[in-house]
Amino acid sequence: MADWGEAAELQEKELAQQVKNVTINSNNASQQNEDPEETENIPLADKALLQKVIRTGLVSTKNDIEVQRKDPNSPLYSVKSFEALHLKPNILKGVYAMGYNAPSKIQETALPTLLADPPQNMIAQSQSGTGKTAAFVIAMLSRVEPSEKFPQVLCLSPTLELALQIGQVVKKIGQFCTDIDIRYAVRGEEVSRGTKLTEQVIIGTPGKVFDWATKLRCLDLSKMKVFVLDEADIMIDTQGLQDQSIRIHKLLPKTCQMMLFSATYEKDVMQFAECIIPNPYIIKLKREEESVESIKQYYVDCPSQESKYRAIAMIYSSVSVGQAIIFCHTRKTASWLAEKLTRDGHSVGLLTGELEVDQRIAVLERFRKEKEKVLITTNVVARGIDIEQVTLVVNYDLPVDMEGNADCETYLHRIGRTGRFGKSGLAINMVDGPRALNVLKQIENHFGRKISKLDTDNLEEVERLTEE
Ligand SMILES: Nc1ncnc2c1ncn2[C@@H]1O[C@H](COP(=O)(O)OP(=O)(O)OP(=O)(O)O)[C@@H](O)[C@H]1O
Repeated sequence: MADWGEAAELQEKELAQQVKNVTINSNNASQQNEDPEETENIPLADKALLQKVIRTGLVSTKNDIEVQRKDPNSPLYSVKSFEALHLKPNILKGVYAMGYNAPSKIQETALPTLLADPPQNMIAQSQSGTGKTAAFVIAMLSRVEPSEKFPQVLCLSPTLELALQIGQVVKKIGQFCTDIDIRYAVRGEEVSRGTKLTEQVIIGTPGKVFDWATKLRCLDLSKMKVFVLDEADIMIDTQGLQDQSIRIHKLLPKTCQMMLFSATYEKDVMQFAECIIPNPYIIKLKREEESVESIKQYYVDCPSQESKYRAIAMIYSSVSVGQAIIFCHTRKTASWLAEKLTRDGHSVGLLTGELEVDQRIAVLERFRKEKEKVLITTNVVARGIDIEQVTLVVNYDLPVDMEGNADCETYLHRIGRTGRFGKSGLAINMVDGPRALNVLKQIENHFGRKISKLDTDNLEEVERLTEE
């Protein structure tokens, strides 16, 4: 093993020579020496939005809800059906129109408390996709007195785009509540001085809401019955939003029911939450851990860039069921690969950090609608976004840290499955030299699972795997 380093270096040099010689490599970025686009920072709010766009349904979890109450003697109700909540008929109709048959785990516990009289304050934390938005939308609509034409419920969201997403849920669940109106307090919405808002539901970003409430004085916060602070973890991550939220909070009446939702559980989120929400019920639903247990993992030996590309093209042709996502280390490699596959007549989507938010949404929406069966991307955008329908993950480049060692956490995020998927997945890793082989070994050791070699020239074998 003493000569391993030397041998590896020699092979690297040989590989470099081979790479120079292959024609397809004109623009291909070999990863290690290039700045990965990981240095770019995609705001959390953008990621949250992408996650919502790509989501196809509820995330189910096997974990149990954890509840903390200020008064441990006060009963905690939980329901197994929407009927048991005694919702107003028009709201129940809206819930059914959404296709919801039964409350999600977080809704089972949150809704009875949110709808109780006298109103209770709540801090609820559960991962994205577990039904938090629907829970507070049902609570907001339930508290509105439709015949009274003034703002009664206020929901703060970190960005315009996220606010619009909430508005869509309010409109859908509230579609039969024809007397309830919504007003967005977000960038681009204007009101003239002297106007008084009459809509009962206000959904906005902290800056605009504060402006409307204090400078323009068109938004009267003094009669608010419900205050929802959504995506609290993103609020505190974004400069200024936390302070603005606290200032708005101070303008609300003491009687206002306060609720705060967050997808993460960090200490700073909790501190913010507890300073905003007095005497709360705190409910937490632990994140379902990702695991490689149900994933079949393989690697393909690709001694040259040409063979690496050939393997990808082969895999592309054999994906007959489901969709695939291909991870590259840099944006440059991802773009190059997408271009080359497209030129060769394959249809692929490309998602990289350089795209504008709208463009990223468009790419993900096309993928969700299965307009393309393959999505090529980098860590930057795809990390932390669960793309449920993906059955095959290809690591065109294995994830490495700054020192070139295996980044096992990222590997797990890319290929790992949580409880919701049920079915098993398939991961194929491209190994293009001794360095990559070493990284693969580190990954094997870390997870204690062997990654078998796959022969992509044996098309039938690949086909069989993707069909299983
Ligand atoms: N009771 C339910 N039954 C079936 N589907 C549901 C139910 N509640 C919510 N959903 C659906 O599940 C998906 C996730 O729900 P929702 O957006 O409320 O989750 P969330 O926890 O608010 O996620 P995020 O943190 O990303 O905002 C949505 O498509 C939603 O329509």
